[in-house]
Amino acid sequence: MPGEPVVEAAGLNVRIGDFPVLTDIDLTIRKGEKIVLIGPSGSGKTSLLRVCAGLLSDRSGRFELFGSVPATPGQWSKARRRMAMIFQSFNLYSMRTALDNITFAARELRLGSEAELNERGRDLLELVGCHGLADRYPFEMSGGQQQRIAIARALIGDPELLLLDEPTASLDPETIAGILDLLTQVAEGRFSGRPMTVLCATHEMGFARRIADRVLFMEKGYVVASGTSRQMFGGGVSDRFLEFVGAMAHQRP
Ligand SMILES: Nc1ncnc2c1ncn2[C@@H]1O[C@H](COP(=O)(O)OP(=O)(O)OP(=O)(O)O)[C@@H](O)[C@H]1O
Repeated sequence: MPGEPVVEAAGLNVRIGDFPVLTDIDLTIRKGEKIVLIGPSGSGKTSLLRVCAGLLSDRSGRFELFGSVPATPGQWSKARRRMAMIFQSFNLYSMRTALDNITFAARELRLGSEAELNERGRDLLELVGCHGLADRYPFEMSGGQQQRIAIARALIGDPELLLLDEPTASLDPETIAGILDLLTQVAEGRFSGRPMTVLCATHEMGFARRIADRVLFMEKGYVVASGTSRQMFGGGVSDRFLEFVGAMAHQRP
């Protein structure tokens, strides 16, 4: 049975200054669903993720998160506690250790006592395969290790919605496979006990096919095609999508 809507957009338009970054977006993401955004650079994938995180506010049309319209800063901060975002550039605090990076925001939000958060942080370090790195600073870790720490940080607040913005775009091909395996386990709910609701922008087509319930193909701020992963990759929905997927495959080793 389909879960309740976590994100609902209908006729959503978003501008940055005078520029329309998203136009007429219709999107429903239900609890436990995984939606993958695919599209060329500048098509609006990051913008759609940023709207969901409350980072772009110049919008019109219908937009609801967790069943209500977030309008005030208080409503946004409540919604943000229920979600986490993972970026391509890791965004770790350079002057904090790995464990501190994982626990810092959760401490600020008082999501648990110091001892509880440290224990959960250490458990997450193990789960993401970074045992022994608790005291390392970001500059002492590889890109892949930093992204694993960022994934642990995202999980510490037990988020209901995970926003992923090209999480492997800064990594080398060998490291990418390990991070995608980890993210697949995260999406399937291996660490949280329930399947995650996920909105993910990626150029990794194998990963997209693996996790996506539905794929949205974006161009120039519009969703130009959408369907289940099988429909989209199987052909018959959008030739332009298949052309883009083919072009991406040629770029990859
Ligand atoms: N701060 C900004 N001011 C003006 N225009 C912006 C700003 N940020 C993004 N844009 C424009 O919005 C459009 C959508 O950008 P967005 O980053 O959402 O695309 P994207 O699909 O995520 O691209 P990429 O794959 O390169 O990350 C682009 O045309 C971009 O130039």
